[in-house]
Amino acid sequence: MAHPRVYFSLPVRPFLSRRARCSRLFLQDLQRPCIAQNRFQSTNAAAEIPPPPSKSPVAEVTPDLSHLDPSPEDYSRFIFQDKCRVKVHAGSGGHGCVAYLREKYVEEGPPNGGDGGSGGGIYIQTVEGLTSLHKLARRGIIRASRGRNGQGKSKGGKRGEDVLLQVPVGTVVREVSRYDPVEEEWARIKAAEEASYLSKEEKEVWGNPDDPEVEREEGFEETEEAEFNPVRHDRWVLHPAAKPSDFLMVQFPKSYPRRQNIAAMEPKSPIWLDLSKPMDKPMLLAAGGIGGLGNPHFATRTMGRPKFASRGEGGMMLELDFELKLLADVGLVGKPNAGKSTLLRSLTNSRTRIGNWEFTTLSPSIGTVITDDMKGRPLVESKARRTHFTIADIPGLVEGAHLDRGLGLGFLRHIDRAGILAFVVDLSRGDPVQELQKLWHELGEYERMRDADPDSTEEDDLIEWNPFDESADRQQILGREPAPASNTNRDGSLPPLAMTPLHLKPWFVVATKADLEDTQDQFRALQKYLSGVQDGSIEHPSGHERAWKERVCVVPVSAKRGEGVSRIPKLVMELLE
Ligand SMILES: Nc1nc2c(ncn2[C@@H]2O[C@H](COP(=O)(O)OP(=O)(O)OP(=O)(O)O)[C@@H](O)[C@H]2O)c(=O)[nH]1
Ligand SMILES: [Mg+2]
Repeated sequence: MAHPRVYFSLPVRPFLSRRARCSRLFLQDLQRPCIAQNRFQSTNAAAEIPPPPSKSPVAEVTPDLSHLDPSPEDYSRFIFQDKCRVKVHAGSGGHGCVAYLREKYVEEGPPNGGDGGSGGGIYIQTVEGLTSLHKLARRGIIRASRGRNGQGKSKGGKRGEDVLLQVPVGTVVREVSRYDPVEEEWARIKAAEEASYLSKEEKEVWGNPDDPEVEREEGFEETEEAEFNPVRHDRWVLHPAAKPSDFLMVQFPKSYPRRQNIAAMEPKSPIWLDLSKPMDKPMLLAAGGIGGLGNPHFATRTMGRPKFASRGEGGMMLELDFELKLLADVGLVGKPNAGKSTLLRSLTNSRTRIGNWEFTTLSPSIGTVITDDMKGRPLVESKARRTHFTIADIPGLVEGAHLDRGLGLGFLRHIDRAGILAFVVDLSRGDPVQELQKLWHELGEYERMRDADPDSTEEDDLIEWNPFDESADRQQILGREPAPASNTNRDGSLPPLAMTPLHLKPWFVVATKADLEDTQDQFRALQKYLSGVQDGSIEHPSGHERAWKERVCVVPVSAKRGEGVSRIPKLVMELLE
């Protein structure tokens, strides 16, 4: 027989009952079950607005609790991805135009070709409400559009469309590789200048260039190479009526690669962004290539009607690695079948799978608890001023999970990414204190293994010095900066992200299945243990002396009946402060 109420002997502080009249969220006080309509708003919230609370006693309301004890087939899959690698291409610039003014009595008018439009840029913005990177991962390669070519009558080309990447708050973006055509072109020009500078120096040092012997041995070929100036078809456009051979006839001026002014706002290379806050405006990742110049830009006193215009610059390509550092504000940590998914269902609109067997949940699902009434009025008072928080239901943790048992290390990684840990212990199955200690033990072992990762040994810190490295000398000669340090390891992989140690995270315990018989004593034992941990008379279950234990508490709930769960939002909001 089920227990009539969740531990009536516990101090019940009706923190929400004052607002119960206007609350869509917590209509009933703690002694009453959560009812389906009063859970949290979904996207079609308007359709779900419950009828205004009648003046009749709440006891008349018959809550629909079927969603808390659904059949194993009644669930919807939560598509989740916490990591992805994407290639982004900024748009190339449009080409300049070769055109001339033509009027009735002006046959050979001045040049009036328009400039090409700049290519579209790639922007990024964090958006609240997003919880997964799967939409981004699905796109694989993302391209901003190209700028349009300039036209006659001095008409400039249209700009390319920008692309906005929307990512969840708590995403870390790291650059794996980049291809920047402008940078490449500069490198080519500098290499050519360096070659001519060195050959000039060599000639000065090794003798008279008029010496026929020197010329015969090496000079002839080198002079040929230095003077040969190939036509850069990829940098110029001719009039549409021109023949390819005209490329050889035209005297092109020196052309240097250019960038758009907004490129100054790009993050420094290599990109490493920790987007831990919601952003009110997008941030530029890669500016599009600048458009080419129309033929009026090349008019000189000797060449009034230039027959060429410049091509637009190519857009930058970035290979980026996205990783969710903050998966959710709260992570549910517990053994399989402890009731984590049922708890998530009772707190949010989640339709995660529930079944009376172990490992029902195979990948995390995230639910959002909305803590305002959608009019800016908070339903849960807190200093954090948050309107919502997220909860992650993570697959169950078995003994030896750190040795890749059960569902392995993959989901321990997810626990690492929760801001607050909520340990879910089943009061009906053995000693909850031992269960809690085992869960902490697993987390501790995992952390020890992770921190002893061979990737992070001092080997990486060693600086290799090669006294015969000529390239370093050359860079010094040209006054160039050495190549920037890369994000990647030597094998091309990215290093793991640094996380907050688990024992420093705030945590609390949710004791589930409190509606079952003979669970009260287990609960009292757990409560006693935790008050001992808090006042320091009992060692922290993580074994760390400086572990977080400021407000360790246990919340008894019957998630299946929706009882006691409404204390959790208030508790979480306090911990989020
Ligand atoms: N009586 C009672 N049963 C519960 C309660 N919470 C969950 N259960 C039952 O416990 C079983 C397991 O619940 P789940 O929510 O799937 O457990 P889980 O922790 O998500 O399990 P895994 O996904 O396998 O890790 C289901 O049959 C639930 O109906 C509760 O508060 N009271
Ligand atoms: Mg589950």
